[in-house]
Amino acid sequence: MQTIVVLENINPAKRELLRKLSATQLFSPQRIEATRDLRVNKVKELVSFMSESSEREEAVDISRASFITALNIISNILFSVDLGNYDPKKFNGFQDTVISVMEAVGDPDVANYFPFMRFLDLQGNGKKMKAGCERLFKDLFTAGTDTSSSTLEWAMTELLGSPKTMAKAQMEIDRVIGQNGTVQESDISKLPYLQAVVKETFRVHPPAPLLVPRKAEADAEILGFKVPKDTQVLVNVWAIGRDPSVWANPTRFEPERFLGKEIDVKGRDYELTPFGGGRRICPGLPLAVKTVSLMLASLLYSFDWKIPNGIVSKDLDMDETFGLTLHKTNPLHAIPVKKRAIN
Ligand code: HEM
Repeated sequence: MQTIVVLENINPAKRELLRKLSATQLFSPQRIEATRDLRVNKVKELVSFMSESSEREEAVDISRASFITALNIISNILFSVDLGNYDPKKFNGFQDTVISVMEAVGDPDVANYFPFMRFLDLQGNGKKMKAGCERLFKDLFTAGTDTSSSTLEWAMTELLGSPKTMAKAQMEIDRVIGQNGTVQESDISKLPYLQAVVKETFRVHPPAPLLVPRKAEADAEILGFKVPKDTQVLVNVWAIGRDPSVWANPTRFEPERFLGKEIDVKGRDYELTPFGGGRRICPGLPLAVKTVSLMLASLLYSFDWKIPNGIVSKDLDMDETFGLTLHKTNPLHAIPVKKRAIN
C-alpha cells in the first residue's frame, strides 16, 4: 500500500499542468464547497467498515482503511466513481486504479461527462497524450492519498499512545455533536482541540519530511551560507518540527501547545509547513485538511479504540521510515469498539 510521492521526477511543464488542474478545476474553493456532502458520505462508509470490524472484534489496518477513503474522495471528485474498495480481494492498489481511470479517459466523449477534462484538451491527441494523462492522474492520486492516510495513521497512533489526549479529543467531539449525530464538516471549526491534534500530528510526523526538492535558479547567500546556482535544496520540515529552539518539549505529543495560538499549516508560519509554502505550496491543502479532520473526528466520535495483542499504550511503537515520504514502519492495527449506534 505504501507508495512514494515522486513528484520531483515530473517534468516542469507537466508539474505546472498538474498544479493548475488541481488549483483551478479540482480544489478551487467553489469545488471544495460543492463536494462537501460527497466527503461526508465517503467518511460514513469508512465508519460503516469500522463498524463491521468492530462487530467481529477485528483489528483494522488504519492506514489502509483511510487510504481507501481518501482515494474514493479524490476519485469521486474527479470521475464520480469509487476506485478503492475496503475488501482487499477487490482492490489491488494503484495499478487497477489507473487502468480504470484510463478506460474512462479513453472514451472520446469523456469530456461530456467530466467537464474538467476539456481543460486537458484530450481530443485527437492519441496514445502519447493518453500516457501523459495516465501519469498525471497517477501523480495526483499518489500525492493526495498516501499523505492523508499517513497523517491519520500517525494521529491515531499518538492518541492510542496517550489515552488522556484521546479522551480529551473524544469529550470535545461528544460535547459538540451530542449523543446521536454524525460529524459534519461545519462542526470541525467548533473543535479546536481536534484541530490542535491534527496540527501536532503534522508537526511531529510531516508526510513529506523534505517537501519536494528545489533547485537554486541563481547563486544565492542565505544566512551567510553560499548556495551556488543549480544546487538542490531540501527543506527539512521534519527537523524544523522537532527543533528545541522553536518548540518546547519538541518530542512530546502535546496538542495543547496550539490552543489559543494563530499558528496554522497554510504556509505562512515557517515553523509549521507540512504542505510547503510559496509558489509550490500543496494545491490539495484545503481538501487534505478537511478530509483528515473529518475522518479523525468521525472515528473518535463513533468508536473507542484498543491496541491488539495486549500491547499497552506506553509500549506502542513510533518507528518511522524516513525517505521522501515519512511512514510508520509497522502499520498501526487497532480494534474499534462501538460507542453508539451508527447513523
Ligand atoms: C495530508 C495531506 C497532504 C500533505 C501533507 C501534502 C504535502 C505536500 C507537499 C509538502 C508538497 C510540496 C510543496 C512544496 O515543496 O513546497 C505537495 C505538493 C503537491 N500536492 Fe500535496 N499534500 C497532501 C495532500 C494532497 C492532496 C489531497 C492533493 C490532491 C489530491 C495533493 C496534491 C499535490 C500536488 C499536485 C502537488 C505538486 C504541486 C507542485 O509541484 O507544484 N496533495 N503536497
